[in-house]
Amino acid sequence: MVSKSDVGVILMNLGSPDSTAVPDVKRYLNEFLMDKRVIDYPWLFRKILIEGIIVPKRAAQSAKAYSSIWWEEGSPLVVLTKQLQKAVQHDLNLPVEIAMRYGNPHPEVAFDNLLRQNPDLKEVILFPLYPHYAMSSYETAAEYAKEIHRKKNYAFKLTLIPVFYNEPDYIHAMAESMRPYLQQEYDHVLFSYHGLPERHMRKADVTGKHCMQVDDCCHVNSTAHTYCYRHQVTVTSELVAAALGLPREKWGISFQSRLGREEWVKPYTVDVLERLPKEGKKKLLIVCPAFVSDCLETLEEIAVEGKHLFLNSGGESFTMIPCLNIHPLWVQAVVKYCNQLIEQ
Ligand SMILES: C=CC1=C(C)c2cc3[nH]c(cc4nc(cc5[nH]c(cc1n2)c(C)c5CCC(=O)O)C(CCC(=O)O)=C4C)c(C)c3C=C
Ligand SMILES: [Fe+2]
Ligand SMILES: [Fe+2]
Repeated sequence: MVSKSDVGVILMNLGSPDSTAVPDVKRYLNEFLMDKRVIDYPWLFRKILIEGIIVPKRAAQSAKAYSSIWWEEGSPLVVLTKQLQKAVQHDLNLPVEIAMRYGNPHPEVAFDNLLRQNPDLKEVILFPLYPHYAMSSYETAAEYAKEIHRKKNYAFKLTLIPVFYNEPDYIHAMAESMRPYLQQEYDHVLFSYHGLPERHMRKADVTGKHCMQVDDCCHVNSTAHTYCYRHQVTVTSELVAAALGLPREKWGISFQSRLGREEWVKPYTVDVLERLPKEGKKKLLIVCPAFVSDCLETLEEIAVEGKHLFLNSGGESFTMIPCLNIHPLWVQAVVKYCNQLIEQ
């Protein structure tokens, strides 16, 4: 049994470029999109497509978007993850570090920082900050950290916090963070999740015959759901809506941030934002539960671009509900999940 004093925690998030300068954004996008779990084509094809075509085309546009949301202290995603680290470290009373899947700080730096604080470190709890399982989010973060742990031959044990899309404390934190916004007049609540290529959904189906093959697959019991992103985001939305007492016709789900020409999971957020006002749903609350920290995809794509699209499509009011960030119930949930693993 490992004593609590010999445990350290790493909160792992996606990561951002080091700055908004185009070369930094280019480096970040290359690392991100060359990840075989994000764009899962053969290596040579990826190399030509990503480094030769997509990144050179996208870098300047991405850098501009990052510049529009950047804070004095840095990227919102990194700054907010650091704030979460401080709050969790305080309440957990253990060393807590942050690591990013792409960019900085690298997981190796986080491991070494924990070792520096406790050379007798026996266990590291790795907390990938993704509520839902996707090859391109939770899986790549977990596998990358495991690979570094293996390659560096660290003596301490590495333990992973699983996805938490249906965990009562996460659901409670989500619902309570949203509740104050429901005091205002609204017609509809939209849960907008980061999207995925449909191909990734089929690939993740361990049964090979469930996801997108069975009618209403996400509501039909299956072992495929352990790795099914769409099932998991559906469950999160249903549980949060139930906790808030939202009638079924008052809320919906959509998927944002599509990249490339492939079919992604539908409906696309952009299509829903255009459609809702035409259905008389003109006052919108929007929330993005796949991200626990605000980032480019919430602060720019939704709060700026999404708002513009909705209002120009006949919408009257658009309110973006912030991510959990350092909401006290979320900090409490993170501390509880870590303690539950330590006490096992
Ligand atoms: C094929 C491309 C992508 C897949 C699949 C994908 C899945 C995915 N991403 C997140 C979370 C985040 N993504 C963010 C930014 C971002 N995502 C992609 C591409 C894919 N993501 C790109 C190219 C970018 C960079 C920005 C841009 O150029 O548009 C972010 C924000 C990072 C930040 O610095 O703020 C997050 C967070 C999840 C959860 C996910 C799968 C479910
Ligand atoms: Fe993404
Ligand atoms: Fe499904």
